[in-house]
Amino acid sequence: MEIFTYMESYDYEQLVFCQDKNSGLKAIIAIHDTTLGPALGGTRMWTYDSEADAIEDALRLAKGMTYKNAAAGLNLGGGKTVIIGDPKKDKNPELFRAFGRYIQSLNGRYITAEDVGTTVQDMDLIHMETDFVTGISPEFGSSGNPSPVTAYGVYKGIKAAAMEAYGNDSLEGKTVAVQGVGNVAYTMCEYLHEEGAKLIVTDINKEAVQRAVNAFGAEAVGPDEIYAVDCDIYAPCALGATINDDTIPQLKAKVIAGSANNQLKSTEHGDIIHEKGIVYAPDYVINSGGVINVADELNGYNQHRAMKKVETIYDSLTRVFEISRRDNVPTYVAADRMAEERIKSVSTSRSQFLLNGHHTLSRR
Ligand SMILES: NC(=O)C1=CN([C@@H]2O[C@H](COP(=O)(O)OP(=O)(O)OC[C@H]3O[C@@H](n4cnc5c(N)ncnc54)[C@H](O)[C@@H]3O)[C@@H](O)[C@H]2O)C=CC1
Ligand SMILES: CC(C)CC(=O)C(=O)O
Repeated sequence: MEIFTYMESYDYEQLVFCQDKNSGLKAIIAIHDTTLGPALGGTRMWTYDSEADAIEDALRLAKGMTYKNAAAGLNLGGGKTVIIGDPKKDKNPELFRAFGRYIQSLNGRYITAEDVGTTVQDMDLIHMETDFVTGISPEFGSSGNPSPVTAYGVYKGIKAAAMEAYGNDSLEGKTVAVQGVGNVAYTMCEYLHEEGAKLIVTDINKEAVQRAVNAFGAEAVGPDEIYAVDCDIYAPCALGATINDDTIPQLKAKVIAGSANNQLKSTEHGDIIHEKGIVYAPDYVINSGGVINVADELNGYNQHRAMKKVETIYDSLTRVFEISRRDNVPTYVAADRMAEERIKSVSTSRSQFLLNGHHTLSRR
């Protein structure tokens, strides 16, 4: 991969490589855009097949955070970290503390939180070295694990998508196929089950599947079978790129709405599902509950205020569907327009009133 060519193509600001031999830390912090404010995005720990895959994942996820934060109305830019390693085997306190020192060295340009493979305990270790971390233990006045709040937002978003597809947002009697029943999806399933939805689940982790079968009477299918099951809603809640050339022809669902980041393998797949009449809830709009929740910490965390804001995901998606219908564009394009308009309006006013990030009067 030509890194600068890639960075230039989507105008990334910064890519930081962090290495610490003692702890085994190998991390990549990608900062996409800080027009709206400091870059906020989680830290993913994953076993990548190659360093190039890890870099690409960090870059793609960071750009997603710029759009997510902008669409959610947050005054925050987009960034993300990937730590190369197996979260079950390669974690140690020194690794997260070393990583915390790297975050501190960025002096607030990047603020982190949880993502796949990292936990509140990991954030607490990072917090020993820096304040630029959210999603730490509630004892510190923090919001804790963002996953249940992300789940609530995704549930609200599924209802908005059902309204668009079926003219009614009740999920009673609807069948939802859930790919990956991890932290977010398990709580999401609780909401869906409570409303009377029927669940079909899969996961590469057999215990996670069994937990959902026991708790919700969910039907279990194999990881490759989930795409073709008879259902109303497909909820991708594992990793990205599951909407692709192989899976689209198999899908029977009229709605795609789930928590995973970067669900479309490429934009072309967003065009294909649009042409097929599938209602797609753009990933970064529907899964913004977690970041809305952790961002609230920056103002002194208030759970009621955060949850009220998370509920607006329903309205944001309704707006995306309206733009999509009005302009006859796929929903991923409509969401991008919404986010880009916000970034553009702020960048224009910034260039008028600020010099090097400071109000001009501060030079007196
Ligand atoms: N945790 C949060 O607050 C947020 C999470 N997300 C995204 O939502 C997704 C899920 O996040 P979490 O629930 O936190 O992660 P998690 O790691 O707890 O859950 C993911 C689940 O997917 C399963 N999985 C992985 N590959 C699979 C495959 N090929 N087929 C079936 N199952 C598979 C894993 O075994 C795991 O149980 C990720 O894409 C994440 O980036 C997005 C916004 C916020
Ligand atoms: C705090 C996290 C949930 C933010 C993030 O990385 C994401 O939304 O993907």
